[in-house]
Amino acid sequence: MRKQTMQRDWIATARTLNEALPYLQRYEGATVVIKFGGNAMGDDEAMNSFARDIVLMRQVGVNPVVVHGGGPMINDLLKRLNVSSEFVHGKRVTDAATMEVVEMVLAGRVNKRIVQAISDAGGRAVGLTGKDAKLMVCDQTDPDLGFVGTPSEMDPTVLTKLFEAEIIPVIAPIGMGRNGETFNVNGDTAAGAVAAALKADRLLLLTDVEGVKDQDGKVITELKAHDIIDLTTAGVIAGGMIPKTETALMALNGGVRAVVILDGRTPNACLLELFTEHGAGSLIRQG
Ligand SMILES: Nc1ncnc2c1ncn2[C@@H]1O[C@H](COP(=O)(O)OP(=O)(O)O)[C@@H](O)[C@H]1O
Ligand SMILES: CC(=O)N[C@@H](CCC(=O)OP(=O)(O)O)C(=O)O
Repeated sequence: MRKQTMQRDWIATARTLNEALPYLQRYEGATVVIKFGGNAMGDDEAMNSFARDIVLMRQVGVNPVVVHGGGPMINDLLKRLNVSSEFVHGKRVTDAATMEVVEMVLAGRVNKRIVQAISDAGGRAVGLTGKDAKLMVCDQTDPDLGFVGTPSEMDPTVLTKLFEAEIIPVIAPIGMGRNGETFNVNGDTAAGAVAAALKADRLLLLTDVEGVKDQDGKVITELKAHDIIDLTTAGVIAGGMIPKTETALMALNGGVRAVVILDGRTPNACLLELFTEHGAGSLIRQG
């Protein structure tokens, strides 16, 4: 009985591998940037499942780069410190005291939790911020937002060195100012800038919905850049989806081959997207 079950499992695994093989070959040596947002991180199981996907990508020869968020974790610590915080157009108004907390949470607790999860899953990861090796130099986005930055000069040299050593970079969205400032960068924006600097093959934006939905709430599996503009003008793309689709357009213009917006809560979301025919979520291409 047990032998039969094992045999069936083995056959199923072999079939899966056989189906995945052309995709594994297609992505060998490819660069894939993955934005892992604070809401997608959820509990330890979600974190560990994400880490296993990333390690598997590395094992089959992909160069994965993780850019993370951590908005809910920043909110938690600000609340414990009795500091109030507000968002304007999806960006946190960041004064000097808030910036200190943002840097502590993102570069410290959140970044190291991901590095540890990747290590526990059998991989090797190095945690960075935009300050490390001048990866992401920023200018102020808008004086009314305080220390919120827009990436303006990227130097991805340190990332390519890590690829050569088969180490997975894990990047916190903290930017370096030109005059000693520290900038808080929206996680989606940072991921788009990193993907464009690397001319990545894929940018995966993990979120808490299955993808970009149409006016009837149905997921649109393939979109061109002009569809995004039409859907935004019509008000179908709204709220938190706006910075994501804006990032997608910016990344495509910056030389990224395709962007996918997908549900980070689905087990093995990244692997399903890369290594199956149907993929997952909404695929956005230039055009
Ligand atoms: N057309 C759309 N398709 C899908 N989601 C949309 C759309 N328009 C607005 N949204 C909203 O965008 C949200 C995703 O953005 P956000 O909450 O900022 O994600 P995250 O926390 O993962 O960065 C969805 O939960 C949904 O409420
Ligand atoms: C400028 C700005 O708003 N920065 C974000 C950075 C973290 C982030 O983007 O986290 P999620 O991806 O989890 O939302 C913030 O302070 O919350």
